[in-house]
Amino acid sequence: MRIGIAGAGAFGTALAVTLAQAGQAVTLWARDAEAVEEMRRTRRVARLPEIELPEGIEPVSELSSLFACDTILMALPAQATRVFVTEHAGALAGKVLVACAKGIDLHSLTGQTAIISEAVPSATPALLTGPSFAADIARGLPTALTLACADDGCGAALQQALSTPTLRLYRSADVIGAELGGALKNVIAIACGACIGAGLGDSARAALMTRGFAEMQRLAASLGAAPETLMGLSGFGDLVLTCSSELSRNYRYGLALGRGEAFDSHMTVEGAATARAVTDLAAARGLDLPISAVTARMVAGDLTPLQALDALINRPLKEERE
Ligand SMILES: NC(=O)C1=CN([C@@H]2O[C@H](COP(=O)(O)OP(=O)(O)OC[C@H]3O[C@@H](n4cnc5c(N)ncnc54)[C@H](OP(=O)(O)O)[C@@H]3O)[C@@H](O)[C@H]2O)C=CC1
Ligand SMILES: O=C(CO)COP(=O)(O)O
Repeated sequence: MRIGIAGAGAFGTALAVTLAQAGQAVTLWARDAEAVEEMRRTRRVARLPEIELPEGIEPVSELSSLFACDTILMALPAQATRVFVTEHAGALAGKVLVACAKGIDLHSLTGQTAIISEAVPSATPALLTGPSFAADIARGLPTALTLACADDGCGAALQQALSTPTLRLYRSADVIGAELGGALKNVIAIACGACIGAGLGDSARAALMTRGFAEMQRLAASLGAAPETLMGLSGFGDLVLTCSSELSRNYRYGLALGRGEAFDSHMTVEGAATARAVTDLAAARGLDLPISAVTARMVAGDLTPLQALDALINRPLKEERE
């Protein structure tokens, strides 16, 4: 298996580092030729400045080098995946394409693997997701993730090839469930950040995480996910991590919303677009997802965190299981 990674941001680089340290040769592609030249020279990347790139990583800016790999990890932001796989569908034909981004595509309202399958029908799509900060993986801290693939043989081969001494992969055939868990938890993490930023307290955050998880389960079930997948690393596990750590960009973006502060617009905050996508999906499916709905409105600037709280806490009383 010859492994290429598309995207030398924080996550693509972290995956390259752990794989290279485990003895894999990795081709790490970035679109910016100057940045790649700098990476070759310094063996550092801007988004993980404290990490030195091991020898086994070859930074490249030529797409031909990436396309020479038979297995490609797609570590671009979720909203960039569709354009990339569509533009390069010919070169990607027949390859194993592992989606690493966590988000619902705004254009199609589908997850990352559906985008891949539509653009490149001959590719085998898979997904790598779950609770992990890029910096933790790159530093060799212990991490457990989900490798989801509908093709059992390919899933087992990827699980073997992408596991390292510090990165333990669990296998799943429920690709839809795994990708929805990873995408939807980002929306709830923004809500939790806003809650803490606005001074509403840890009890309110626990309520948001729990009722937010109920929303994740509701939407995932309606889209065909297995309920137990949401209980695993890719759902519950990643929700806990992202809603409780300031290492999360989604959470920090929420904190900034809650405090009424500006946030770096160049930062990848997947939950912002996915909140909109979730609102559209909920409307199309007649689902009630109030936390996601108010989060989308906060992101759009239509609602302050206190107005969002007001909208949530004054809803008609109901049974918890509903
Ligand atoms: N960081 C983390 O801890 C984790 C991230 N993820 C997921 O991984 C995905 C990527 O996140 P992350 O690596 O952190 O993001 P970063 O912002 O660190 O990096 C994104 C990378 O994608 C490149 N990129 C952006 N748009 C395009 C495009 N249109 N074509 C080609 N390259 C592009 C950027 O290049 P340029 O520098 O030129 O703009 C950059 O190298 C997200 O979906 C995230 O949720 C998953 C688990 C952990
Ligand atoms: O997905 C992540 C943790 O599993 C990274 O979270 P952020 O994108 O919010 O930084």
